[in-house]
Amino acid sequence: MTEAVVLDRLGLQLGGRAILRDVSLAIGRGEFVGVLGSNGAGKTTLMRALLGLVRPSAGSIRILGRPAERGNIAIGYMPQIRATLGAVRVSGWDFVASAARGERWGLPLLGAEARRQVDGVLDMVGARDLARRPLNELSGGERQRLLMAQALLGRPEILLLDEPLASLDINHQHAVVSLVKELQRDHGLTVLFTAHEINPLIGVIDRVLYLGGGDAALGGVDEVITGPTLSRLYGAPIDVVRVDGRIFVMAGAHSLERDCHGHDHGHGHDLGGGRGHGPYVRAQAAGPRGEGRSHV
Ligand SMILES: Nc1ncnc2c1ncn2[C@@H]1O[C@H](COP(=O)(O)OP(=O)(O)OP(=O)(O)O)[C@@H](O)[C@H]1O
Repeated sequence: MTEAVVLDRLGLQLGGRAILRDVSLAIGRGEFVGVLGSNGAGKTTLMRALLGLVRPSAGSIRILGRPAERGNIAIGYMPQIRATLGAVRVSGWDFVASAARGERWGLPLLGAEARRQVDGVLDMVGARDLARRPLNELSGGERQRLLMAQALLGRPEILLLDEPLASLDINHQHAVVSLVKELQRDHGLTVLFTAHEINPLIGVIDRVLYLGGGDAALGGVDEVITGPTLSRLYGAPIDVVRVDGRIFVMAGAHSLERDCHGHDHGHGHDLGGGRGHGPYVRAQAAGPRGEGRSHV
């Protein structure tokens, strides 16, 4: 079996509102997929559904050939970083180790084998030295490494990383992307990596999964990040501009991905990409089993 994740006519709803409708796609084992889409498009909801935390309202999700279910040890999850993490005074080691016992930030007493596992994942992300320092003294990028180490405990086959680049400067972004690429290559991990901008991921990801308007498009960057595909997903005219190898997704004069960046700042341009209150045009009708809708 070569597929890590298979969605078959998947529908997801939250509070009675459709987040995804009739999405069918397959992600191969060992693939590195960048997951993009405007604020509220459903990136986090999809990850939570893969974890078995949001049940499909229609269709199905298979993870490594089995239905998605809670507590799947084949998946490592790194949720969006929380501002409160900066106030946590425990050492990086204790923070990572706390997940080994399913605790939040307790001070677990671990056996020798569990301690070896914690050291092992810290080595995987090159953070053994960092881990001696208290979490509240670390930079955002350094904390991301430790969160990544936590997600790797138990040696998952699939890594779900929710906005690991949020609030990082360009150098730290580059370091995080390189680290994930190394982990994917060296350990054969399947990676789903959400981001608000494609540029840090160009040349690193195998394919991009773009969510919008309840629909999804999966394919190579040049296939998916195009005016016609994104206009369909956003339900509004979108231009894609390429400058010096960088890609800018524009709605009129605004760069969508840039302006959407901080959902904490509340100035994103919401073109109805899943939030349900922007006027948007539904994608054209699907084939009988939804083929051709979620792939481009
Ligand atoms: N419990 C809930 N009930 C109803 N709607 C919800 C609930 N939780 C989230 N939503 C809505 O579901 C939509 C999808 O949210 P989600 O967090 O998956 O989007 P996202 O693509 O990850 O966005 P962002 O880029 O802002 O993190 C949003 O419109 C959000 O407001």
